[in-house]
Amino acid sequence: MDSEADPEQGLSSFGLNSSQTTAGAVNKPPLNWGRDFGLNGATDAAPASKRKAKKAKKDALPEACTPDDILWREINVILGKDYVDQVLLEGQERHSPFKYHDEAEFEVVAMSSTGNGLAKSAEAAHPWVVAIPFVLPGEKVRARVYRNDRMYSAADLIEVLEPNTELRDDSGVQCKYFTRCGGCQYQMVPYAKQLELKRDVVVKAYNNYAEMPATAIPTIESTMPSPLQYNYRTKITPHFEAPNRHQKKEESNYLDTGERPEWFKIGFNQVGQHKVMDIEDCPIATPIINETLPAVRANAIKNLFQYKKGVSLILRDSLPQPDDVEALATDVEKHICLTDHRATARERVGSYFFEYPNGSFFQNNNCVLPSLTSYVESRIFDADKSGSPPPTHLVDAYCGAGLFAITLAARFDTVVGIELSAESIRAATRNAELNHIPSSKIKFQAGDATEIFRTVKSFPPSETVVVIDPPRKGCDWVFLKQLLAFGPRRVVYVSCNVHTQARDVGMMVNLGGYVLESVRGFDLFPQTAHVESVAVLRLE
Ligand SMILES: C[S@@+](CC[C@H](N)C(=O)[O-])C[C@H]1O[C@@H](n2cnc3c(N)ncnc32)[C@H](O)[C@@H]1O
Repeated sequence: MDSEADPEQGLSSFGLNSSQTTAGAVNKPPLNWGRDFGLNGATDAAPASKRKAKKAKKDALPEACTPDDILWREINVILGKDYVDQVLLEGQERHSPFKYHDEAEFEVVAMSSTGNGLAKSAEAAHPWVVAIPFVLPGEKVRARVYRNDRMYSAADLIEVLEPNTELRDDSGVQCKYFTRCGGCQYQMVPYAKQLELKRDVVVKAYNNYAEMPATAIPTIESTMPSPLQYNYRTKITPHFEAPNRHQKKEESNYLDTGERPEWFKIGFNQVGQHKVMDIEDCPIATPIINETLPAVRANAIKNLFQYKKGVSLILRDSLPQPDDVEALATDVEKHICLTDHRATARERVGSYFFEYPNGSFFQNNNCVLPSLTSYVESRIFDADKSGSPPPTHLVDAYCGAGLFAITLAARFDTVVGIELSAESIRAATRNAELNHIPSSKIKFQAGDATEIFRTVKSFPPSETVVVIDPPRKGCDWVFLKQLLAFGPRRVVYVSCNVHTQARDVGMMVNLGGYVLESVRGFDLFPQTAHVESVAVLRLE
């Protein structure tokens, strides 16, 4: 179905409509497949001087799927392809109508995928985009420009002059640092609307990055909500900078006082800056994390003059050390907070237990994981209308501590998982034991995901499902090429970056003969602009 003809496929109520985002309507910079995937190995000759190199870097369009590129494509949609092409031809793309610290009134016309409002400069003769945080489409706002870039300026919000009352409810804001801390973007948006905003991000990502016919993109499903919208986050990593040479000289003023110099901040980055702000409480983190944070901060303050480098602390919500697994099962409400990177974290997902090293990867929103894993299961088994017998073999690529392999193992005869981190693989193997899955059925292997295709040579592709959950950069070409050569019956692609997911899915559809059955966003991070996405493909 053409996305222009499908109102469902459009960007609901947040500015960009479907006709503006039809695949191919934007002048896309090339996706840089050669560079990303080493296809042609050719690179531009090294510029003769540093100055030239700097200019070349500034002139080059952003690399595909980077935050700059995502915004660039959104700017193209707002300003129009022909106009942007003309400005690029004239070399006027950095000719901003604004000077540093200019203040002006703006009308917000759309949302960016990173949660900023995007306004179009009111000066009709000089169309230009202004990105402003904490504002919503339809709002009239006052903002101050602090940076000019290619065809857009970044601005700080000064005041919302005319709020969009359908989208904004400031009474929902729970954090006193909201609009200063860079962590959350959407606390002022009622939750149902946050889910719609996130669906729009998925729609835009597929329109802008999948490079496949609009008719091959199914209607993007509504975003799966998180059962908790605050107090859900099971890991936070507040950080701080070590004192500099001048600050070190103040040490004697603070010895044994327990006081903190004004310049020593422990927390998260300020909006749009690489500057840490002090955070003593984070309402999206779980209660045990917030109970533990003051002691962790006090300890860092006590030792602050001993740090030579910046430090990233870790606070992880965990189940307590089990004497035995049965006891743990009856005492699941008691939580502890781990602050040592080497400690073993434990959590329960539905009826499964997982252990993993505190410093390694595990999903950060425990309460939504049962919906995520059962959704993946239902898309593998219930959505298959082919009438053929259910699949028997499962490959969990980028498996971490075994989340998908273990929660799906009961439905398969043979399961393998692969993961780069050896410590996560040790945890996955232990998790299989913990959940009574026989080692004859499930195996985990440490290594690059591409290596799994040697292991699964004996798997029947028509009976095999591959789950992939790569890091933000997505799959590399070597992996995709081997996946397509293997040709599993179904692929479930779970991703924390819907843009690289859309790019990879487009490759699988265009080159591998896969049909994209469904795409659904999952809200693992309420109050933020982030969305996870699950795409399901079947081989025709
Ligand atoms: C988004 S996490 C997903 C983990 C797991 N599926 C889960 O949900 O808990 C991505 C994982 O991919 C692993 N990884 C990164 N690059 C890899 C590669 N080239 N081959 C295999 N695993 C990789 C990371 O260590 C990380 O554990």
